Amino acid sequence: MLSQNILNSIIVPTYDEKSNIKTLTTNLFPSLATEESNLTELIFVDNNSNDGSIQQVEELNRQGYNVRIIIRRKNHGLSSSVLRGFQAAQGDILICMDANLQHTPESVPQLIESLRIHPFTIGTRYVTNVGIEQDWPLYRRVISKGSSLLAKPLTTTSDPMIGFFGLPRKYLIQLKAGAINPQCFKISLELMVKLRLPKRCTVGEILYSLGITSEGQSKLPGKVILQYVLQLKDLYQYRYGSVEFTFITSLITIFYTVAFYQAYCVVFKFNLDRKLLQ
Ligand SMILES: Nc1nc2c(ncn2[C@@H]2O[C@H](COP(=O)(O)OP(=O)(O)O[C@H]3O[C@H](CO)[C@@H](O)[C@H](O)[C@@H]3O)[C@@H](O)[C@H]2O)c(=O)[nH]1
Repeated sequence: MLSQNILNSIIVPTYDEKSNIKTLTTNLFPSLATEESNLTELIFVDNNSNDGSIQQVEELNRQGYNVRIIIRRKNHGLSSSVLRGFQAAQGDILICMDANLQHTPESVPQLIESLRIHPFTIGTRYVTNVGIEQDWPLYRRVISKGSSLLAKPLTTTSDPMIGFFGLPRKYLIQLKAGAINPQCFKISLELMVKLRLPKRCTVGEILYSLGITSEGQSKLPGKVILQYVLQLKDLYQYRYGSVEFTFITSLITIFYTVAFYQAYCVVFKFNLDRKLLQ
């Protein structure tokens, strides 16, 4: 069911997310006020999954949900899938979120609300010291913190790595063709740096409810570290001109500082626990 009057387009890149597609859809629409819900479309941009995702979306569509799925048979990248979804979207407000329910559908109304004030809004894991990664293993926390720190000179947001964000379409269409790299690692970071947002505006942040356990695994392969470093290099160059040496030195320094700090905390806690047990 395609409606002509669409205000919000929610883009969800997917890869083997059949069961999450159903939960996401059936939780998302009721969480919006009725009027808002009627003006919202949900677009899955799928990496040619073979798990029945297409049939699932068709079934939801038959049930009356404004959902559709775009299948990408050749170009499978995550960022390029998001851009493809933006291209197909009819709404003035564009939102991107994961299918795996880490970005809770119930937080979408808050994100839409924030976009009435801010030209760009992200969901964040870090407001008020609550971190979704608190239960992650040490190595994942070090990588997460380290990679966020590396993006700090590019954006003031607390969570530059997040895949839950929204923006009005008008800022996207102001960009020159090819300005956004469809192969970039983090599309939200790319947009925050390259969009021409009004001067002195702030990026909105909402704390999305911490993820309920998602079905499925992280699909990020190891090569993304290189992809991220290349994206940072491009963005630093875009923002500050040619600063390769400073950039690489800062990158190494920050990574080692964070790793050292985390290791120190673990050893310190271990010694403290031992003392307390004695
Ligand atoms: N179309 C498409 N979708 C993909 C692809 N790879 C993953 N996805 C979909 O993209 C979403 C994010 O999946 P992952 O990238 O595997 O999630 P993650 O590793 O857990 O990453 C999380 O943490 C990041 C913070 O570092 C977040 O930025 C990210 O949004 C996500 O929450 C999911 O809906 C997944 O199905 C792809 O190649 N193509």
